[in-house]
Amino acid sequence: MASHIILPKEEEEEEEVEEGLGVAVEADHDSPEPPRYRHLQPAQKALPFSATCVRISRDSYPNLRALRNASATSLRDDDAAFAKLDEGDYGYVLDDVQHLTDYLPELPTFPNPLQDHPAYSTVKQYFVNADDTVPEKVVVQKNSPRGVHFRRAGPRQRVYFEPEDVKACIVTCGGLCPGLNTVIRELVCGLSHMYNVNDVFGIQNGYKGFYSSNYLPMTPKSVNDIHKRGGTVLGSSRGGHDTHKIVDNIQDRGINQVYIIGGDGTQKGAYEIFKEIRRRGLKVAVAGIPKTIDNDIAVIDKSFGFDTAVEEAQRAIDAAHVEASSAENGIGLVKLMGRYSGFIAMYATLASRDVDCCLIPESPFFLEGEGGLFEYIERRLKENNHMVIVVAEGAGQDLIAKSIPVADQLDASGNKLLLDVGLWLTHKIKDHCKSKKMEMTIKYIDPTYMIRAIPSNASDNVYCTLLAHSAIHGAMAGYSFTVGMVNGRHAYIPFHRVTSTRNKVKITDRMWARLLSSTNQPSFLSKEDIMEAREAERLANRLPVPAGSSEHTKKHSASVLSNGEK
Ligand SMILES: Nc1ncnc2c1ncn2[C@@H]1O[C@H](COP(=O)(O)OP(=O)(O)O)[C@@H](O)[C@H]1O
Ligand SMILES: O=P(O)(O)OC[C@H]1O[C@](O)(COP(=O)(O)O)[C@@H](O)[C@@H]1O
Ligand SMILES: [Mg+2]
Repeated sequence: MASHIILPKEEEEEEEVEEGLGVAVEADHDSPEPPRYRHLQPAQKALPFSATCVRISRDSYPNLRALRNASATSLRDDDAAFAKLDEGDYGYVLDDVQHLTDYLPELPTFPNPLQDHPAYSTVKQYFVNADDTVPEKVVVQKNSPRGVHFRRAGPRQRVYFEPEDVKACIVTCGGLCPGLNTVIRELVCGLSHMYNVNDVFGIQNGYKGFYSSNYLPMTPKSVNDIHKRGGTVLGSSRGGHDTHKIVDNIQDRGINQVYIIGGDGTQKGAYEIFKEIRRRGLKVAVAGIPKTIDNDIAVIDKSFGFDTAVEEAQRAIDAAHVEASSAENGIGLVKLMGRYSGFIAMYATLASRDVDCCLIPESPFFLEGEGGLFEYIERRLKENNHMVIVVAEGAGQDLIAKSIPVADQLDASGNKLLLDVGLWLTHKIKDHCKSKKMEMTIKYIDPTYMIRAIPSNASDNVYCTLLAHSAIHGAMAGYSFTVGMVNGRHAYIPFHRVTSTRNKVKITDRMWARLLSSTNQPSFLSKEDIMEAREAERLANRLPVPAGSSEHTKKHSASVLSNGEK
């Protein structure tokens, strides 16, 4: 990495720039030549921000070492070997993804067939620069280090597979989510239309389908209409991840591109598959496409299907509002999905404006006494005669467990099965009002499975298409990764980064404050709760400690890389 400033060249200035003036010239991305930079001494020309920039040297960042270890900190020790961290100037760190040449260095490359594609070949600078990266954090201060970056997604000039040699497969795992079929469709069509790859198979019913079901040949024709349907045409499942059996089948069937669509559990599975593929030295690219309506996947801006879920949740909230406002002391209670993260509940509440109280897993609440839910319900009914409550399915689980002690149960993937907070709350509210001799009507609506089973809306469809295309470009270029949007740009993210921590609503952030102010509900938080949340937040945002130190060993699974506030 150069030790001085590299500025992308303004097109119209091309002829005016002289050698030696601190401006870099990017090569035309359509040309087969690698990018050329004119590395010039910044101090020689007064560029708008060069005066500040040039004074910042590597040594200005005592935390650089810590930044460099950003990934390693959140890795299990045995995974640390897979981290690819590349340090640049001014505190820049590239948290890079795995590439086939990391373990097969002699692989030949081929020109990208897109350069002859009638649609794409006309696009100016269609290929991304091999050095393009996307910053994890975009809000910075004057003296901030440049921070962690991910490799930018997109088509490369050279690819590592010849179209006729590609044998690709697609699998969907975990719970349903709007948009699954769109991603499948766009993978099949994108491979065929952009790269002339026509050997594509669907794996049926999740990971176990690799070794227990027939593979389904897929063509652009067979998937043409599937995006109009909810669910996944391939079927999905939980459990059944047997790394060795899966990779045996990949190897036996000669598959060399594996597209894996699923949530946090699925991406962990994809990482295990990748590691086994690498251990066996196979020329196979693994592309993870993150899915979950809970929006709990770390690093990425938003998971596909989330917008659709929030939109569909409005219908349930509207119905609850109609029911509540048509009764005397009417309460409408809506349960929405969100096992550990209350994003759907929070966004649906903010969007609706009919909701008087939103309860999410991240924010503890209590029922009885001053500042509790019952007191608020009584007040709201007195003021307005009706109210709407939205509760995320993972909220209040500790309270339920206290009143109905049952042993924890797990699903086939090892996720904790939740108790029905909506039903429990309905009974609690009814009992409370009865004890107070308050006439009331409560209607409980549980639209959870209806929401996640619908097809994706228009904006999610476009998002799914772009995710699928980014995944294809990355796999063709020989990378293994999870693809996702980071600060509005598509990026290839190392598997460990999306699996080491969960995206959660931060109750110390402005978004949750906006919600509290829009509903006017109590925060239910004691001073101690707030201090605790702030401390957790502080620890989560703390610069990571170097791998190998005793603190690292103690805290290696801590969430050090959580998303910043949007
Ligand atoms: N730690 C893990 N290692 C390997 N595979 C996993 C892991 N966790 C989950 N999986 C597999 O990923 C698939 C989906 O996981 P699950 O948690 O049910 O859904 P999601 O991927 O939507 O979070 C399942 O087949 C499960 O066996
Ligand atoms: O009842 P199921 O199908 O196991 O799924 C329930 C869970 O699936 C989800 O919809 C999505 O979770 P995943 O993305 O982890 O699959 C959660 O909101 C919900 O708790
Ligand atoms: Mg999950």
